[in-house]
Amino acid sequence: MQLALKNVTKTYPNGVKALDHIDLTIEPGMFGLLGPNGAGKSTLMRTIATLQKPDEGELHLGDINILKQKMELRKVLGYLPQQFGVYPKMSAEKLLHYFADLKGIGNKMEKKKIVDYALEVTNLTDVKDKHVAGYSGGMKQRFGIAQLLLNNPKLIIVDEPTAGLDPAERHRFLNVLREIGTNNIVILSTHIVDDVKELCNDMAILNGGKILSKMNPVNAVEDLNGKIWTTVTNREGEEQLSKELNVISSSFNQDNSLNVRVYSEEKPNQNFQSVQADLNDVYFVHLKQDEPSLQPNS
Ligand SMILES: Nc1ncnc2c1ncn2[C@@H]1O[C@H](COP(=O)(O)OP(=O)(O)OP(=O)(O)O)[C@@H](O)[C@H]1O
Repeated sequence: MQLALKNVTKTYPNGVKALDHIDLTIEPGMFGLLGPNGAGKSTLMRTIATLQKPDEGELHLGDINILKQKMELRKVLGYLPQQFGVYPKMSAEKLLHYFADLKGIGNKMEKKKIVDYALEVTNLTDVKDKHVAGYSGGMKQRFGIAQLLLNNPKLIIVDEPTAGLDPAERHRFLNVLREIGTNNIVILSTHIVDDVKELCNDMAILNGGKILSKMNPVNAVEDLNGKIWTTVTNREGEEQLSKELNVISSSFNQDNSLNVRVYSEEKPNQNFQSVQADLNDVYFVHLKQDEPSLQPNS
């Protein structure tokens, strides 16, 4: 099964073009949709999840025409939105049984089986008797996944799920996604490059409503190797370098000096050293190339 988007476009009434002729094909496995704030990620996720309509375009999941067969899509969809509800003071296990009832999941045995499975995959079995309202942020996010697994979904969409999680919780959450990402299409929308690096075998970068690039993260990093250079300088030095070279990122050292990373086919000058490229470089190079000032004829 494949998710195929063709020419998907959306302009909000205030004139913001949130999706600009998106063409995208997504195969089973973990897919990372990476983009800065305001890139259009949530708009795209909500559109795929049938929660809003595009102005133009077509979306298909296998032979389901998403715009024309909303209910068919919803039967096979698991969607974890950016923000979701307040939970009652009910244990995770009871709440999952309650959701399973709402979803019309068959007999008692079947219900218990699927609830136990959802708790186990999301690593919540040990805390299944605790109130979800009292869960930490990371546990609530994992509960969100447990809840969507009750449907046995084929397409799973998680919108910025790790924002606000501490490193240990983030790690646990990503492991849960890894577990469920093997047989299904899982789309992880995020602005955190490392989430994609750790998990996804395919990804796209979205900016200003446009897909800048679709790529395999490992290959994309390999393509940049030999083209990323670094030097240490100060603020003024960095400003000067930005005028002359393609500075893609900089970070402060403890002594307040700056590590600057530059994208260049050749060594810019003697002060630079070649460094191993990483996915952050790939991301910043694409965003940088999308800046209006770097476009030809502008
Ligand atoms: N209902 C709306 N009405 C008007 N403009 C909107 C609406 N929803 C989103 N936008 C605008 O559309 C653009 C894309 O927003 P969207 O939330 O899809 O981006 P995002 O990549 O998910 O960003 P974030 O990471 O900040 O959530 C932004 O400029 C946003 O301000």
